[in-house]
Amino acid sequence: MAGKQVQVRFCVPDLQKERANCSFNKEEITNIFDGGEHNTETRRKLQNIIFSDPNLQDPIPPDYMSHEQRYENELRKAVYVMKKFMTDPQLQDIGGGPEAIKWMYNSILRHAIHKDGNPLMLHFGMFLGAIMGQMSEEQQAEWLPKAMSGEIIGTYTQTELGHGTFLRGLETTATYDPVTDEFIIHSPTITATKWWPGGLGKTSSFAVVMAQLHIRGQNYGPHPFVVQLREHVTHASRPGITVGEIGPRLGLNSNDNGFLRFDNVRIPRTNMVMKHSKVLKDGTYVKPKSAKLSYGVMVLTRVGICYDVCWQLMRATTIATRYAAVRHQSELEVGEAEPQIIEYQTQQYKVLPMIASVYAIWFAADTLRHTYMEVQKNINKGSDLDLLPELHASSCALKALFSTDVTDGISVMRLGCGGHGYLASSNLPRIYTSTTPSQTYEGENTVLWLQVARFLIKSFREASKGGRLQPSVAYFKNHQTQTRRITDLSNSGLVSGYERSVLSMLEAVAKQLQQYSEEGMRYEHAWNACSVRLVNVAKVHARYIVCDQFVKALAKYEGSSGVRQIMDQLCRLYMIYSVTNDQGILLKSGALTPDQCNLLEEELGELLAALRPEAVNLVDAFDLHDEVLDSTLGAWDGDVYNRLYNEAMKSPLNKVDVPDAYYKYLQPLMKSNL
Ligand SMILES: CC/C=C\C/C=C\C/C=C\C/C=C\C/C=C\C/C=C/C(=O)SCCNC(=O)CCNC(=O)[C@H](O)C(C)(C)COP(=O)(O)OP(=O)(O)OC[C@H]1O[C@@H](n2cnc3c(N)ncnc32)[C@H](O)[C@@H]1OP(=O)(O)O
Ligand SMILES: Cc1cc2nc3c(=O)[nH]c(=O)nc-3n(C[C@H](O)[C@H](O)[C@H](O)COP(=O)(O)OP(=O)(O)OC[C@H]3O[C@@H](n4cnc5c(N)ncnc54)[C@H](O)[C@@H]3O)c2cc1C
Repeated sequence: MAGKQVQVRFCVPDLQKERANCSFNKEEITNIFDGGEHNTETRRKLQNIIFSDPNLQDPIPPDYMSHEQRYENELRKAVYVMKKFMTDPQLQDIGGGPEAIKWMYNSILRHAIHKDGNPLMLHFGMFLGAIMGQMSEEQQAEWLPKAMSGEIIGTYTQTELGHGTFLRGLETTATYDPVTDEFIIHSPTITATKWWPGGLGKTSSFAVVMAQLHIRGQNYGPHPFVVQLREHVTHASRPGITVGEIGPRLGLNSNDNGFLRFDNVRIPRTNMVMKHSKVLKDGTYVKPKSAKLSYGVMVLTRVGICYDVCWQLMRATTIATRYAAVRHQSELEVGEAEPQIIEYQTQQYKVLPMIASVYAIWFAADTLRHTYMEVQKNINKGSDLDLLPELHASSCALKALFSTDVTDGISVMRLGCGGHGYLASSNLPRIYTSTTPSQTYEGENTVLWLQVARFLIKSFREASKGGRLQPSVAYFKNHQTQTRRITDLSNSGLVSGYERSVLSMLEAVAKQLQQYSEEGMRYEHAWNACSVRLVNVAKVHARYIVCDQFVKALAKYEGSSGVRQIMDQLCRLYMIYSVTNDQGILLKSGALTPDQCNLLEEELGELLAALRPEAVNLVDAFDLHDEVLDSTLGAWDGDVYNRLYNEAMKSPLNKVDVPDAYYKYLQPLMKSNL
């Protein structure tokens, strides 16, 4: 147990001091992020099994591996995990087999096993997600056991060279042939080539392929199909399939992101993924309840990404906070000992709001997950899909906001560690390069913001007609009667300030849209001409959701008073940090006055000072194992300098005193200048 380990494990005196006085029960906080005591126990049990297994160690640091070695090393570990989890009796009491694997890959532990991506990630995430969420029961009975056992490995192939964002523009076709009861999958152009899917290059034998459904010359739009890409046993690509890897990326280089082309590949009709839409043998198309239901896997993954980036922020804040308590630099008072850098208010301003953000993200992600589950339940019951626009808008808003906040936050954590934060051994560079693509995949963020804006404008118009509003915009109903100014600066007052700012921004942009329309501009062009403003209002609405959820989560919290008190302070910090960052917007909308902004800035300084003594305890409470952190700067013992030195010794350049390259290049140059 982490709480008990604190008593016996070695750590440097600076961290001993930080840990000596803790005002709250760390274990209670650990349980929050695991989703309950039982899950904490399960995670720790899995950790003990995984981290004591030599087969899951890297033979050399992955940074010194070639492209092929990295892929092979991660695939080796992923397959080992699958086999081990299928058979290990120690894992039976947590469901064993596939359940335990899914559990682990949907937890922070996957970042500990796979440091730079995992060739099976898309299999466990989106391929299984498509089977479970998009297939009929009959289809699931056929595909799920094969996918769970690893008999087939799959991925989700939607994006093409020519189109990622604009789904309706996909060019891959699935043309129904009623004579043979088959679909013909084809890539008609170079731009129709599937491009990017993880695990596609060399790993997957099957794929869910998004293609335009054509029946008797009519296009019914993008639909998912299961296509076999590689032969059983030999794994050779099948006739009509051209498949491979797309080459090095900024990060996630073990994912074998791939390309894929089809030359009139025939698949049985029943390989169309048919929970929502169907094609009957005679070619009759059976419409889904909503055309957007086939986008469901993306929505699920957007929810997953909110948690995933939260774990990345937990790792980065743990590293930067511990380092800030161990690192001494400069002088606060002339002639005095150099203080821990965490004593500087500007350093506190780097780490503490990011620690608070972890909580904010977690609570909002949890509410989003519940909305997702409710919508799924309704879909399965065949009841109405009223909440679908809410789910779409909220998942777009939170995925876009959190992926941006966390990427920026990780960058701040790296800067907060000075030069050492730039070292691969700090792990901050890899945490950054693994997180920044979440701003692009699963919907490029600007595009998602515009989806949110579309929902907001529609809701705004609905509100002015007195119509029904979805939960996240229920506050629009007051929009005509409210004055803009807020008078109290409590959390609920600040949430209200956000509401008023959103409404003020919407009013202005709706007016501009209207004006353009009256001047004869087509709506789509007017929309484009207002889109910077539209993105801005969507961002403010998203921040409102997160602040609101944080306050509501604490209002419901039933734990100890110590934890409650520290979470109240973190919530307050998150609110004030957000509002002061957005003060231009709140001032412009009239929600706040400059005097109120000054008061909030003063309070921000006081909160940083109040939370400073708890900083290390707060990140300890995330309970991240050293293997999860994988960092010279963030390890539990704080033995930063020895770790940095030992890691440097692993550089292959240090194997010899004088490298061959010297004799080849430098020596001739230096000699010629003698
Ligand atoms: C079991 C485990 C499960 C999950 C995994 C867990 C964790 C994963 C965590 C981390 C992941 C780590 C590693 C994975 C790495 C990478 C994976 C990446 C995968 C991918 O990137 S897959 C490809 C993703 N691609 C996109 O997201 C494309 C983005 N584009 C779109 O979504 C759409 O094209 C767009 C922009 C929404 C527009 O669509 P379209 O043109 O069809 O719509 P219209 O504009 O005509 O109409 C809009 C209309 O429709 C509504 N709407 C749109 N989408 C939805 C939806 N999904 N649901 C409901 N409604 C939708 C929209 O609101 C409009 O309604 P309106 O007309 O206003 O009423
Ligand atoms: C690491 C990684 C993993 C991925 N994994 C997968 C996967 O497993 N499966 C899969 O199918 N795909 C995958 N993708 C692809 C990913 O989903 C797309 O890259 C993403 O959806 C963005 O599409 P795009 O690349 O076409 O960008 P584009 O849409 O071309 O975007 C380029 C620019 O154009 C702007 N833009 C585009 N449309 C609009 C608009 N309507 N309004 C305003 N601005 C616009 C964008 O904001 C952006 O600035 C992955 C991508 C990455 C980076």
